[in-house]
Amino acid sequence: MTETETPVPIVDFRLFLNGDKAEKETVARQIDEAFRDVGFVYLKNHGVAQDMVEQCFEWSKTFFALPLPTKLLAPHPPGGSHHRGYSSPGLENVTQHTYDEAELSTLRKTTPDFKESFESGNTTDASQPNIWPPDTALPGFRTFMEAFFPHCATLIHHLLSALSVALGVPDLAPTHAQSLFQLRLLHYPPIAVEQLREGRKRINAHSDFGTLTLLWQDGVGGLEIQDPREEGRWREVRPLEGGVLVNVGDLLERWSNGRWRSTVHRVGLPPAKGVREEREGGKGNGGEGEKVVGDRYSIPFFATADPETVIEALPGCWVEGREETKRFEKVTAEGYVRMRMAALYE
Ligand SMILES: O=C(O)CCC(=O)C(=O)O
Ligand SMILES: [Fe+2]
Repeated sequence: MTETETPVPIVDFRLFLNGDKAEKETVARQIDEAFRDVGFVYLKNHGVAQDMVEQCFEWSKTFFALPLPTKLLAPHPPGGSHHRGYSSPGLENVTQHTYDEAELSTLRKTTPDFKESFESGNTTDASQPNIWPPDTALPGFRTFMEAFFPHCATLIHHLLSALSVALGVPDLAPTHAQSLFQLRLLHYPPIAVEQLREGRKRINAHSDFGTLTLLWQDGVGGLEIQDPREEGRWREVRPLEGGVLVNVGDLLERWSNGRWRSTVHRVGLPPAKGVREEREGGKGNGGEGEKVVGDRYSIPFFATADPETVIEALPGCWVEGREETKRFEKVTAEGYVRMRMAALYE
């Protein structure tokens, strides 16, 4: 697939990082357009060293390859309010705006996500302290994750500055000054193609609930986004070597009064090259000769505004003086995120 065929526009961020005022404005406008149109953008030359990204994937592979009892030395606490540590397959189940307990419980049993994850956050985040495996279990893992985090946080701050330029509002980066963000390592184990064909997903359809998400992906593919113009149609988003995918979350959709879209996405069957024939005994739960989709690794980095930030239509996103043009109720960043997280875990 050539660059122009992807449903997600590709923007060269170098001109925002190093350009003059006019060049910054051009990049800001391109991101604004992408967010208005599909809610996703691919950035090239985003300023995060490729070497760091590659190392992060290596650490992720090494971590998930550990025996389960070792991974469970850093267990994700029960409930959705402390989102740190290791979640084994099936523990987290993503849903889209379902809050009823009985319904959630049924969904967890009938449509589990096929993934395991490890979450860490800012070392300064007192409300959600990090949960690391003992250093002896995986020496260097914690040090690396703590070092990678600020690289991603810096890119988030630059993106917020670009969005402020697009709207002509004061810099939004200070609203995220505490960087209470979340770095997530995700591993989708091999799975039989048949299971994904039957409608199961590696991660179910959802929108992200913070402001911005960076998504680093390996080359396997399988990410799909809902077509903004054709409800019910899914569009494949192929990985872009050296690029980072950025998407709008619900909080930013609310903040922009719907100008920027928080697009629903999911991970399913990748294009044919990610599928292989299992010869001996089928890791994907089926038998010999079944078609299996190999491992997939991705690294989302979720940003949200500082907890007390009041999220209501930004200037330029509503008709000044006409309150009725505001589409969403005022919320605090913290209030909204807590409500969404509580639905993730039993
Ligand atoms: O693995 C992916 O590519 C997507 C992950 C995702 O959407 C999420 O964790 O919110
Ligand atoms: Fe997501």
